[in-house]
Amino acid sequence: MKIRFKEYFSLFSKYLKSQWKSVIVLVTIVLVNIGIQIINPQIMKVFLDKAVEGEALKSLIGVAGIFIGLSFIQQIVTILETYTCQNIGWRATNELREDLIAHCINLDMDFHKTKQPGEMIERVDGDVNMLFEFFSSLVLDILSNLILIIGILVMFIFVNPVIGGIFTVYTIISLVVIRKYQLAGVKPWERAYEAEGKFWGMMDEELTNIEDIKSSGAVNYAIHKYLMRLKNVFHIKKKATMLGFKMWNLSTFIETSGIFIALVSGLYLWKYQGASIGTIYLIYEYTKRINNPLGMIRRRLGVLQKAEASILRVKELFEMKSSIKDGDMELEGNGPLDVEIKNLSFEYTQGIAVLKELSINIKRGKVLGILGRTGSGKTTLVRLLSKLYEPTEGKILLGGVPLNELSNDSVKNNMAYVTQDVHIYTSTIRDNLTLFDSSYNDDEIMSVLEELGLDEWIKSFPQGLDTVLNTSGVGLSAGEAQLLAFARILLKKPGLVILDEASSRIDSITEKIMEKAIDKITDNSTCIIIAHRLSTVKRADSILVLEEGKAVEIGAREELIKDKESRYSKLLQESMKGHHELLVN
Ligand SMILES: Nc1ncnc2c1ncn2[C@@H]1O[C@H](COP(=O)(O)OP(=O)(O)OP(=O)(O)O)[C@@H](O)[C@H]1O
Repeated sequence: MKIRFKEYFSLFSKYLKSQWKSVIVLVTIVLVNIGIQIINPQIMKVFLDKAVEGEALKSLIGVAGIFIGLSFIQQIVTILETYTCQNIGWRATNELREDLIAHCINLDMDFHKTKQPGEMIERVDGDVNMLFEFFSSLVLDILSNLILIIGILVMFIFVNPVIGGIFTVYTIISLVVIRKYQLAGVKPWERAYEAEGKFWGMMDEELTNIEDIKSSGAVNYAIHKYLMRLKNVFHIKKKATMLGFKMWNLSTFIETSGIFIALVSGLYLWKYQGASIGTIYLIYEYTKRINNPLGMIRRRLGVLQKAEASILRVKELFEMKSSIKDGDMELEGNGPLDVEIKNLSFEYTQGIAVLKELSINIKRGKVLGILGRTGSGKTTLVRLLSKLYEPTEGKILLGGVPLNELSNDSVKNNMAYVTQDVHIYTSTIRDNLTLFDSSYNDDEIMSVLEELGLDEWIKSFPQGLDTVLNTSGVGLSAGEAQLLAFARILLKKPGLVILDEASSRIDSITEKIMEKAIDKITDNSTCIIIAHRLSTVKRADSILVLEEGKAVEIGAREELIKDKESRYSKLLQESMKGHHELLVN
């Protein structure tokens, strides 16, 4: 793939725009640095010529003083340059990281399903790290060295137009050859990063499942897979690195040829045109100084080669679009929402229907209990209701508005889904309750906790709401985590709440509090409860029984109880006989 300067420019302008003042400071510093590098050899030339002519020591010391002074200033300027570069680089890459993470989070579940966490880390962090130099110094180094080269060539022409011409041709040939090699290196590095990303993805998967791997005796298989992936990374990286070495050899050859040309031309000028020693020194010094930026450009282009691969991968990631359309309708007002599911079918894999022609209405404020065995499609239905997937057929209306026409934010703000695994953030209890929304004050939070009977629990922590969870050993039991999630809902008061009831047993005190919390939630919102115990659906107004994605029973709970042949009645009868209270899983 041919690299396009447009890509550099768009990344640059986007992430350096906010730092334009620092960029101007940096450019000024760099120009001063270039100026000193061009002027200093001239001072040395004057020094040499004066020395050869036998000038007085005082005057020589004066010239040497200027040379040393300028060299000292150059060191300070270089330090300032490094500092500013680092600052700009960090800010730009942090902004880029932030954008990438936000973009990835908003991508649909199909994307997340196919990407392992390790691979994502490599793409969001690894690739962006590669771009750090690109923002901080890479392009600037390349540009400033090009300016330096042009400056030196102009000086060469002043010294001797013929030699100036020869070195201009030499420089152009060097740059063209270097650029050609650099382009050839982009693809191999791109492949190398991709292989590395996959390798880390696999490592992440294996480490997460280490217990399963050990207990199922799959250690040898895992190690074999690990070695195979590593071998693949090795081969691909070797190829990319070898190409780098070729470039290094080539530039050494170019450098040596430059010195050779300088020495021969110096000799010629000295012998046939009576040039001074100072002038010959100047030619030699400028050749060395032209080789320095050429070498620097070569090295920087080597890094750019890697950065280009990362730029392409970052761009590719940004170009991935979610298949879930972000609608522009908003739900107005608050309070419980009507939910209509019309002829809904869904396939994760084409041809394999997981939900089949499901239709159900839940009137605002009512409670639907869903019963169904493992794999019957309960979670899938919730995912569709949460707009995480697009239905294959049929539609869902929330508050009378088709879900695909609603904005993702509106869906997020009007719905809450409590799974069995409540995610606790490494932050204060307050942040965990408000989900970092600072518009809630502590009184509101405390009154919700009181409602839930959790005020005593909070008071047991010396730091109360400021207690940091999950660090310094403070954690939560599964029951407490569920209660925390319920408190989140009572604070937010969304129009639709989906509760995936915890299937694990909880102690009777927690269960009582939980029952109370669920009652409060069902008072405030339309509710869908995925039940694992029959007792939970006692509060449901209607019941849906799912079997292999099909609604095998839908009806008002009271009606289903009356109908002794209904599945729900039968389950109740069995539970009364003490057969099972726990329904599924
Ligand atoms: N991401 C996915 N990709 C492909 N198939 C999936 C995916 N998630 C679930 N399935 C399949 O869809 C079917 C329904 O799964 P779903 O998780 O909705 O069932 P469930 O009733 O919630 O089960 P459980 O009670 O165990 O959570 C199952 O056959 C499952 O294998």
